Amino acid sequence: MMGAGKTTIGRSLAKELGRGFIDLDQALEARCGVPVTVIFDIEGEAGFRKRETQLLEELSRQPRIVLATGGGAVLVDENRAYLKERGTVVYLRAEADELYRRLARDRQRPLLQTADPRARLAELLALRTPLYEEVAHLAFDTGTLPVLQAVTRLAAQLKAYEEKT
Ligand SMILES: Nc1ncnc2c1ncn2[C@@H]1O[C@H](COP(=O)(O)OP(=O)(O)O)[C@@H](O)[C@H]1O
Ligand SMILES: O=C(O)C1=C[C@@H](OP(=O)(O)O)[C@@H](O)[C@H](O)C1
Ligand SMILES: [Mg+2]
Repeated sequence: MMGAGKTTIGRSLAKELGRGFIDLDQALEARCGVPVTVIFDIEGEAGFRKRETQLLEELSRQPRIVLATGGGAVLVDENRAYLKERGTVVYLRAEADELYRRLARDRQRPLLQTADPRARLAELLALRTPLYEEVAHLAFDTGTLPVLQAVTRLAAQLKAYEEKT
């Protein structure tokens, strides 16, 4: 979900694992030359999702990288298939209240620029949780862990998972 720490933990995890890092939203912004907020303003969520799927299809082919998606990438069936078939998918779990604490002052998430962002987060989390669970090979609670500790633990869990499979 938005605020779970995909961008932050993903970047640090890539370093820990000695792999390249790609953040799908940042890659999309670089391609389009404008922030995600502007893509939403001009093309709406539907336009953003089309671009997101095209770029995910391309970037998820890269081997040995850590790829952080946006929280809504799971909404599109095709995206879930790319993720599940091409990589090891980690679902970073956090409660709605914690997500809200992290994002309350954020202005870069267009879906949260509403009168009641806390309710919106809870609603999106409830709708998406089954999709996150469906696509994930591993679930990881980010709850109260500081980022660096989370990364060390997650790297160990990934190693154990990959040795097992
Ligand atoms: N484990 C964590 N504990 C506390 N704050 C975090 C944690 N992970 C991320 N954050 C903070 O939450 C905000 C959103 O993180 P971000 O990595 O952008 O999430 P996402 O990419 O999943 O939307 C940032 O301000 C980040 O510093
Ligand atoms: O949850 C979503 O639908 C979205 C999450 C954002 O990324 P983060 O999950 O990195 O915030 C970004 O892709 C866009 O604002 C839509
Ligand atoms: Mg992000």
